Amino acid sequence: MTEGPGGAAARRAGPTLVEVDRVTKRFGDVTALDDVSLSVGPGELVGMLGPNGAGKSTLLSLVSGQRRPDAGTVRLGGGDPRDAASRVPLGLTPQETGLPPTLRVGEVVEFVGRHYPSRVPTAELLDRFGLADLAKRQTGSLSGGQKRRLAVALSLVGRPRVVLLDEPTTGLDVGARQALWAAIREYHADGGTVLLTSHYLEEVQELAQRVVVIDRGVVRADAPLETALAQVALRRVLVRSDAPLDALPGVVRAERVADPGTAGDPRWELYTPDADALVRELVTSGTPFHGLEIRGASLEEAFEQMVAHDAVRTDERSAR
Ligand SMILES: Nc1ncnc2c1ncn2[C@@H]1O[C@H](COP(=O)(O)OP(=O)(O)OP(=O)(O)O)[C@@H](O)[C@H]1O
Repeated sequence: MTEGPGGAAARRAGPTLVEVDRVTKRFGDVTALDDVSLSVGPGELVGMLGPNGAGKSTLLSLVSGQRRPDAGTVRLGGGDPRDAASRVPLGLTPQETGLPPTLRVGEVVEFVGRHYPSRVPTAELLDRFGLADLAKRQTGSLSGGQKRRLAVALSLVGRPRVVLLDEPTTGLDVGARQALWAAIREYHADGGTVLLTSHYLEEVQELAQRVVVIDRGVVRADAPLETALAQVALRRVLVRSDAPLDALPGVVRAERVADPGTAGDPRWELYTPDADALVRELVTSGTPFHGLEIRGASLEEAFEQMVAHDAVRTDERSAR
């Protein structure tokens, strides 16, 4: 993806921590990732969205060295993530974590923590994740939400420079989710780098500074959160006309949708913050048009559109 002067490269303060370059990964006939590129720099908090089966977990498994790409390269802190040494600064919470059921919560944290050269003390970590009261409980007796909180806590025990969180708050109630968000924010505020996936749009909106949308193995969008949200705040005006509607005042983006096989005027999708003003402009300017429709774009809708077709594409260019 092309990055402009105000783009991701400018946002990043240093060398990239995660570098995925033109990566393809297949499982038999399934192309899970198709020529995907993504860079994450130090201190970024990136939220990855996409429907089931989009390729998000596969991407994380390549970054964490669990899988090898069929084509392209993956770098973690400049090294090959399949080398154990490259993974020392990495924390990971996979979608599913198997915790040894007879070990106590505190013991699991101790056990994992001792693998790292520098670690967060067990009591401090448990406190940060609201697990202090459960330190002596066997993990097999924890609720699903408590296990999830422990799984995310374990990703941070080794003071990682970068942490990959695959759907960190799935199955958590509102209170537990907010507590986890607070812990992620705290880690990030201390300089940590986060790449997380989620099916909760509000989670990405709460946490992320940058949004990446993946669908069917392809990156459909990669934009600062404000850009994605600005798009969401826009209204979509659909209209047929052979006039150049992209020049109308108030139109921030226009797609002239090719309608092969359909005779008549081309269809326009016009994006504007004020649909009423745009319709008034259409009428008073005497522009010939027909088939007018106005659609609001909720956050859900905006991301559905992004994954539905390439035409609605948020990238660094639309931020300018
Ligand atoms: N080990 C595997 N063997 C075969 N196919 C796989 C394997 N792992 C993933 N896939 C396929 O690759 C595609 C991408 O899967 P992936 O788990 O990366 O999606 P995802 O975006 O994480 O989905 P979800 O949101 O449901 O977790 C899917 O079609 C999936 O079935």
